[in-house]
Amino acid sequence: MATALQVLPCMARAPLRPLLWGRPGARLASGMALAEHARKLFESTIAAVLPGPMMHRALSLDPGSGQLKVRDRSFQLRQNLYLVGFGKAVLGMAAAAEELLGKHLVQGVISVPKGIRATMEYTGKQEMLLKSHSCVQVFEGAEDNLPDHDALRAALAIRQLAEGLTADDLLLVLISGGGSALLPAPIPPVTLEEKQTLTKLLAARGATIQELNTIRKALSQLKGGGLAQAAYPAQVISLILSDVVGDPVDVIASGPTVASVHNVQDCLHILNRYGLRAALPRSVKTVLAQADSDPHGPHTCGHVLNVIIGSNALALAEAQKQAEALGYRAIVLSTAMQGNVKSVAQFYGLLARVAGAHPTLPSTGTPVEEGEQLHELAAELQLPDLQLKEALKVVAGAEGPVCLLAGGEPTVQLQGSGKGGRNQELALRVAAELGRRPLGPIDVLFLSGGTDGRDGPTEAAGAWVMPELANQATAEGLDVATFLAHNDSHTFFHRFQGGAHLLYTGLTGTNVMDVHFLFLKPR
Ligand SMILES: Nc1ncnc2c1ncn2[C@@H]1O[C@H](COP(=O)(O)OP(=O)(O)OP(=O)(O)O)[C@@H](O)[C@H]1O
Ligand SMILES: O=C(O)[C@H](O)CO
Repeated sequence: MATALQVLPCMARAPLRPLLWGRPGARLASGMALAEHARKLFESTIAAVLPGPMMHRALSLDPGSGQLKVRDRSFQLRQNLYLVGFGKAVLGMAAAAEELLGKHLVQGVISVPKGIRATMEYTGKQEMLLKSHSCVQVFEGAEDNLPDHDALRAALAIRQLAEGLTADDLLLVLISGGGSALLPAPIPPVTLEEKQTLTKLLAARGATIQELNTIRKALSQLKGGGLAQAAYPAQVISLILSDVVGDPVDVIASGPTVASVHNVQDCLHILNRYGLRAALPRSVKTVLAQADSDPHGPHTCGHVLNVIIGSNALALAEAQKQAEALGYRAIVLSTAMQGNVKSVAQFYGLLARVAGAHPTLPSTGTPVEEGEQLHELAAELQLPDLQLKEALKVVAGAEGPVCLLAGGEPTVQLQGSGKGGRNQELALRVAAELGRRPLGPIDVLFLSGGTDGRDGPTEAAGAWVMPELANQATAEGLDVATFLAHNDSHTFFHRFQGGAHLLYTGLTGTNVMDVHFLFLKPR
C-alpha cells in the first residue's frame, strides 16, 4: 500500500508515456513474460559461446596437405600433434579438436572439473565428449574451483607430456577459465594445501584475479610461462577461451604459455595489501626469495602462439541479437563490469531508476540528481568500455521495451559464512536497490548469471530479480539485508518463492565470465 502511494506523484509527473498500471494480474503476466525472456536470453547467450563453434572458427585443417591453419599462421601436421588442456570449457574444446585433427593426434592429457563428463552425458551433449577410445586422458578435479590432489595429478601428467616433446612436435594447449585451479603444481617446498589456503584467503579478501594470479604464477611450476618452458623446443599453439576482462593472455588461467613479467616486489605488495605478508608460511617465503634468480624469462616463449578464440564480448554480441529478435531495443553497456559488488549493484539500481524516470526528467529535480549520481558512480567504477550515454539515449528513444546487456566479474568481499556466489549476491543487492524507492512507470527485471553454470560453490548459475522482491520477501518472513550481511544469497533464493528466481543450467561446458541483463519495459 505504501509503495503504491509513493508511486503516485511520479506517475503524475510522467506525461510523455501512456501510463497503464494495469490490474495486479496484468502486471504479473507482464513480469512472467520478462522472466521467460530473461531465461531464454541467458540460455541462448551460453549456446553462442559453447566450445565447439569457437574451435571451428579458430582452426582449419587441409586434409590433403595436413596444413593446420590457426588464424593467419600455418603448421605442418604429420602425426606429431599432442594436446593438453585445463579449464572449465576444455572438455568440449578437446572434443572439437579431436574431431577436427584426430588422425594427427598422438596423445593428450586434460584437466577438467569434477563431474563434467557425467553432466554432459546426462544432458545428452555428445559433442562435448571425447570418443570412447580417445588418446586423450581425462582427469577430473578441483571440486568447487579449488586445487586438489586430483588436479595436482593432472598437472604432473601434463608436465610429463610436455617435457617429453621434441623440436618436431606441435603441442596444442587448450586453456579456459578455471584453469588455475585445475593446473596446480606448486614449486617445492610449497605444498598444495599451503597454496590452496593462500589463494582462498586472497580471494575472500577481495583480491582481483590479476593479483591472485600474480601470486599463483610466482608459486607454480607451470603457470606464468612454465608450461611453455617445459614443452620447449616443441612449437606451442595455445587456444584460449577468455574469462577475464580485457582478455589478457598472461592472466587467464595464470598464463601457462605466457612469460611472467612480475617480480617478487609485485608479489609482496599484493600480500601486504591483503594483510597476508606477516603470516606467510616459510615455504612461500623461500620460493619467493628464489623467484628473481630463477624467472620463467621472456625468452622462453618465442615458440608459442597464443590465440583468444572466445570471450564475453562474443557472448554479449549474440545476446544483443537474440534480445532484438525477442522485440527489445538492445545495447551492450560494458564487457568489463568489475569492482565491488555493492557499487555494481548501486550502479544498476540507479540506472533502472534513471531509465524509469526518464519521461519525468524535464519537470523534476530528483531524477536529475540520480542521473548525476549514476555518472559519478560510473566514473568511480572505471569501466573502460562503458556505453552509458548511448544506453540512456536508447532508453530515451525507445518506443517499447529495452534490454541493457553487460558482462564481467564483480568482486565480493566475503564477510559472512553463508552460501552464495557473485551473481546471486549481485542480483539480491540489485533487488534491494530497486526496492528502496518506487521506480517510474516501467517493469524492471535484472538477471545475473555465470556462463559456466556454477555461481561460487553453489549448484545455481545465478538469479533474477524484480523491484517487488524485497517486499515479497518480507511477507515470506525473509529479510534481504540479513541474508546479504552473511553473504547468504543462495540460501535466500533457495527459500524465496520456492527457489523460483534461481537460474539452473548445470555445468554448461563453457566459461566467459558473467552476464548481466537489465530489462526495462514501459507499462
Ligand atoms: N557466500 C558467497 N557469497 C558471494 N560470493 C561468494 C560466496 N562464496 C564464494 N563467493 C565468490 O565466488 C567466487 C568464486 O566463484 P566461482 O567458483 O564461480 O569462480 P570463478 O571466479 O567463476 O572461477 P573462474 O574464474 O576460475 O572460472 C569468488 O569470487 C568468491 O568471492
Ligand atoms: O583460472 C583462472 O585463473 C581464472 O578463471 C581466470 O582465468
